[in-house]
Amino acid sequence: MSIALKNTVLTYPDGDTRLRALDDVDFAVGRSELVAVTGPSGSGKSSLLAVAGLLITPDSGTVTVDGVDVTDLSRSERTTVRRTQLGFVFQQANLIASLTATEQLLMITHLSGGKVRGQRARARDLLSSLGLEQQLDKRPHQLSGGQRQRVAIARSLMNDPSVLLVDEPTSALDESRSREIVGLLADLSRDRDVAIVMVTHDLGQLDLVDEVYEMHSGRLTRAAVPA
Ligand SMILES: Nc1ncnc2c1ncn2[C@@H]1O[C@H](COP(=O)(O)OP(=O)(O)OP(=O)(O)O)[C@@H](O)[C@H]1O
Repeated sequence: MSIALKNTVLTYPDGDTRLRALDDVDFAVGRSELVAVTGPSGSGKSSLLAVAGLLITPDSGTVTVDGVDVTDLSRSERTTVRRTQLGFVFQQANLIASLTATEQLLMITHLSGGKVRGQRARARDLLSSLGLEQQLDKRPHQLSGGQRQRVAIARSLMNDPSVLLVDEPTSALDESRSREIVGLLADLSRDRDVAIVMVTHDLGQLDLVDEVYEMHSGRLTRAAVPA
């Protein structure tokens, strides 16, 4: 499995008690799989992504990435796993206004301490493979919402992650663009052998995913994939 949580419990302080944001969660996603996590507001979906993304350490249970237990790594070791094995896509594309699409991707190389020059062709290839060959030198204000989200997805792939953690990628998009983006994620999971975890409220696109999980009060259960 590319990412797995086992018996994971995460609590937050809540007055005199503690709130169980993740209540004994078992969850595993393999290479080439796109998995959706749905559930009401406050049910624990962001907490799940934060634990899977090694941003929060759970109270108990384990997190493994590519079969290696990463639960108790030091802060700097976790940062290395995040940079080299995990990719993140957020609700908003969070692009830098002054940079072109290609430069948004090269920024990742720069931040990872890599040589930007050798990566320019890779950045352009990635953007082109996501249907952005005409937008390589455009800045965010020259792109549509769907194109901006595609740039953000391309950026998340720059370090060739084995796991992509995607938080509400379609919340700012209309129905047809939403479908394109979820379809694109399904293609990426298969073509690039990446495990994708997508938190979503967008129930209309769930027929495109491989597995659906529902979160309720911190408990995660598997649900049927709509036909
Ligand atoms: N830092 C925190 N301190 C205390 N309680 C928190 C904290 N973060 C989240 N919670 C609580 O934990 C529970 C799960 O929150 P979480 O944000 O994971 O849910 P969610 O399903 O992602 O919600 P949404 O769909 O609204 O983003 C909620 O009851 C929330 O109020």
